[in-house]
Order: sequence, then structure tokens, then C-alpha cells
Amino acid sequence: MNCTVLGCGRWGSFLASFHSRRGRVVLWGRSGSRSFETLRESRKNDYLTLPEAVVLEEDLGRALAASETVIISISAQQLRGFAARLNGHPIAGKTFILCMKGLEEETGKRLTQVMRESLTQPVGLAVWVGPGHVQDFLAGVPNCMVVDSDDRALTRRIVEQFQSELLRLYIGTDLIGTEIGAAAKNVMGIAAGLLDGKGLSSLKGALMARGAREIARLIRAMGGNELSAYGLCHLGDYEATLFSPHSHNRRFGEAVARGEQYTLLAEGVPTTQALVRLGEAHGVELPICETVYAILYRGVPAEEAFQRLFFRSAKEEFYV
Ligand SMILES: NC(=O)c1ccc[n+]([C@@H]2O[C@H](COP(=O)([O-])OP(=O)(O)OC[C@H]3O[C@@H](n4cnc5c(N)ncnc54)[C@H](O)[C@@H]3O)[C@@H](O)[C@H]2O)c1
Ligand SMILES: O=P(O)(O)OC[C@H](O)CO
Repeated sequence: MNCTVLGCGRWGSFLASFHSRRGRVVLWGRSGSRSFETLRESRKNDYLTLPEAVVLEEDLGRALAASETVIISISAQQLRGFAARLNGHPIAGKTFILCMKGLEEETGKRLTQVMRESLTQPVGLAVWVGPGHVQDFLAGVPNCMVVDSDDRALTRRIVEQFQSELLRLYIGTDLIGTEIGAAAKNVMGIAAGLLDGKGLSSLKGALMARGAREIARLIRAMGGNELSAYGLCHLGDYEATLFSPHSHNRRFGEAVARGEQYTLLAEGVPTTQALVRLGEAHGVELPICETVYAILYRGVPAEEAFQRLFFRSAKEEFYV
């Protein structure tokens, strides 16, 4: 099966390499970007060497024309502008799969909402999220992920097409919950890194329980299924994000706690603001997201923000 992957960073280059075992894959990147130029020069990046079946392409029109199934994996805050670029090409009827985790910082919109608002042509649209690091997959360690869309037949078709021994895919049935959960796990990853950086790693068990609970309450208030917070998109991604040495979000949080710089993409940063906005809009208290927000956006010292969180009034564990 042929497919096109738009975005050639850590995740896009892996997906292209992996899918090329089953057919021709066109991998598009922006000419002049670090990730594209690195691959063009050597067909290698920090993670992998591109197999021969991957065709590197800098022309967006040619990349889109090559396949009916198009994966997008770029940074979430760039999606609206990028989707506008897609309108300049004949894409009607194609299937787009967003392999990305985030929410629009200023609006709190989900990535499928951003796509639908921006595209002028009818397309199939799905998300593919869940736990998994490139380093682990390349070492042959399998994982389980979830595909979701608002079209059950499309979700099932994608799952059947891409099912493999390395990536077991589940059929998601709650697009709101899957997208919110996938984005929010990055904020919990930053929180975990903050704890690690402050020598408080033993609190990560409590973070898992309370983090999943607050995201469940938000998903429910937004009309999704709160169980999604306990599924692959969110709780199922905690090992890869709250504990893994590979997680960019966890490492970002750790760097903040230590007063260090971290330059790789940590999607949880803009997602923190998006979630705080959504909490306000839906009347849902999000104590952990608000604590991360206070540290990242308001400059509150982590110790002070943790103290405030710890001494909130007593609550029933499963309050709604
Ligand atoms: N298990 C998983 O599902 C998984 C794993 C890793 C990453 N991700 C997600 O994949 C997405 C990409 O993450 P990454 O780690 O590959 O990041 P990355 O920084 O390595 O790659 C991002 C790519 O987007 C490109 N890009 C940025 N702005 C662009 C624009 N305006 N137009 C076109 N291209 C643009 C960059 O040049 C780069 O190639 C994120 O949303 C991340 O959460 C998912
Ligand atoms: O490295 P992170 O924190 O962006 O996480 C990558 C994947 O989403 C983990 O499943």
C-alpha cells in the first residue's frame, strides 16, 4: 500500500520508514528545514537511516499526488497554516491521518477541528495516537495504539490497512476523548519531568491517578467518553511520557525544574494553555494542568506551585 507522509521529523521519518516495508512511501519535508536537509544529505537522522523504498520529496503537490492516504506529522501549532497550504492542491477524496498530539494554543481546538475549519475540500480525516517511541520501535519493541475518526468505517479501514506485528491498532470510538487525551498526556509528561527535576519522582503514581481523573472530567464535560482518559490515548501513554528517558515532554519539565534549556519539540507546552482555556470554558477544575500553567506561563516557582496544589481543600477521590 502506498502512502505519503508530510513532515520528516522524529515521528514522520519513523512512520515513513516503517510503512515502506509494505509499499512505496513518499516522505515530504520543507526544503531548508533542518530535518529535511539532514535527510537529503545523508538519508539519516538522529534515529534512523531511510530505507530505499522511501522517496524524499520537497514538492508538496507531487507528494500529495502520489498517494490517496496521507499522514501528517508536524508540530501541532503549525497545522492551521499548513492545512491552508493543502488547499492549493487537488486533495478531495483523499484520507488524511493526523499522527500528532496537541491542541491549538489560543483556541483550545482539537486538531481535526483545525483541519475541518481550514480545508476547503472534502477529505476523510482520522487521528492515530497512543504510546510509542521511535527508539523502542526501532529496537523491535512492539506497542498498542489507537486510530479514531468521526467515521467508523474509515477508522476500521485504517486499522485494518496498517495493523502490524509491531503496532497493534485499536478502533477508537470517541474522537473528542481520543484527541483531548492524546494532547493532555503531554502536559502530564511535563508535570512528571518537573517532579523528577525536583527529586519528587515518587509522586508520579499520584500524578497518574489524579491526572487521568482530571482529564476524564474534562472529556466528559466536552461531550466525550470519560473512559478514553483511561485508554491508550492517555493513561496508556503515561509509561512512554511520564517515565521514559526518551520523552521530550518529560525531559522538558525536568529541564525547567533544573533551570536548564530544552530545545526539542515539547507539544505539552502550548497544550497546557489550551487545556486551561478549555477547563474555564467548560467549568471544569484542572488542578494539575493549572499548576503546570502557573509554572510555565506565570513564572511561579515549582515548589510554590506544588505547595498550592497539595494544600487544596479536601476532596472526594472521584468527585465529578
Ligand atoms: N507515539 C506517537 O504517536 C508519537 C511519537 C512521537 C511524536 N509524536 C507526535 O508527532 C508530532 C511531531 O513530533 P516530532 O517529535 O516528530 O517533532 P519534530 O520536531 O521532530 O518534527 C516536526 C516536523 O514538523 C516540521 N514542521 C514544523 N513546522 C512546519 C510547517 N509549518 N510546515 C511543514 N512542516 C513543519 C519540522 O520541519 C519537522 O520536520 C507531534 O505532534 C508529536 O506529539 C507522536
Ligand atoms: O517524546 P514525547 O514526550 O513527545 O512523547 C512521544 C510519544 O507521544 C510517546 O508516546
